[in-house]
Amino acid sequence: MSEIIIEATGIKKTLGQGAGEVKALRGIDLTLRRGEFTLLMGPSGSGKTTLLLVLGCMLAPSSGTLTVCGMPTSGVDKEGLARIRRDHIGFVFQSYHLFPTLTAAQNVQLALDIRHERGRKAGKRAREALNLVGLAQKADTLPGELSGGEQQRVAIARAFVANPSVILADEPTAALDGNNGRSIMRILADAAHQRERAVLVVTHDPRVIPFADRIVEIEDGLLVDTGSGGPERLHLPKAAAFRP
Ligand SMILES: Nc1ncnc2c1ncn2[C@@H]1O[C@H](COP(=O)(O)OP(=O)(O)OP(=O)(O)O)[C@@H](O)[C@H]1O
Repeated sequence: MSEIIIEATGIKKTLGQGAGEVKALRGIDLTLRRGEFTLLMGPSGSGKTTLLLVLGCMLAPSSGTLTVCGMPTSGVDKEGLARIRRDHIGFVFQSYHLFPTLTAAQNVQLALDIRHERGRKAGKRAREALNLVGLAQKADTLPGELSGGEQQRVAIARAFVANPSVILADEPTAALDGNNGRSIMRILADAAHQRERAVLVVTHDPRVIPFADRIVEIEDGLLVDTGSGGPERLHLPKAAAFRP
């Protein structure tokens, strides 16, 4: 079995207060391993985004334990959690969160800037990351001049550039058409299979199922299936069937 990157045990999370209180997560056990591409699926409001934010150390669980790359996160202060995120986790969101006045390369380089990596070497790494997502030729283009799929690829290059052990993506294909959605999923699947990251993608999109090694299903804050099988469990072909 490959190395465990994230281990979550008994995770509960209550959101809101008083009459508006919601038990968003009600006891989640989940392990993410190096080289594995996992989909997290479930109905609207089932707790997918909340779980992704807890796994990414953006939201503290109400109870339960979380370990990232062997480091327990309980009791770690805000700066310590920010360091864990910076050193180990790359995020991709549905809306790309790019700075409109910075070029694609400058947007990617920002992720190195917060790690105090600057200058020519950082510029070179940013361009290499853009090359990985097939956007080398758009490095000097502003986000407003890129298509949605290209902007998402810039966001993925930014998530990749510092070499995190885990990529957490929330609905990365929701705003994209079929071809763009498939190309984003292929890039994320390759990050797991060729570059040995643990990759977790939250999605409603059945088009992405063929790319997964494992499908984890959540309902009402509890995992109903921790995903012993991939697409074949749903009688679907694996991603290879979509490759040219
Ligand atoms: N800040 C908040 N305060 C109170 N309740 C919240 C808050 N954020 C989310 N919730 C509730 O927590 C539950 C889980 O929300 P979450 O966003 O994790 O679900 P989701 O599965 O990602 O949904 P979707 O697929 O619609 O994005 C929902 O019932 C939601 O209404």
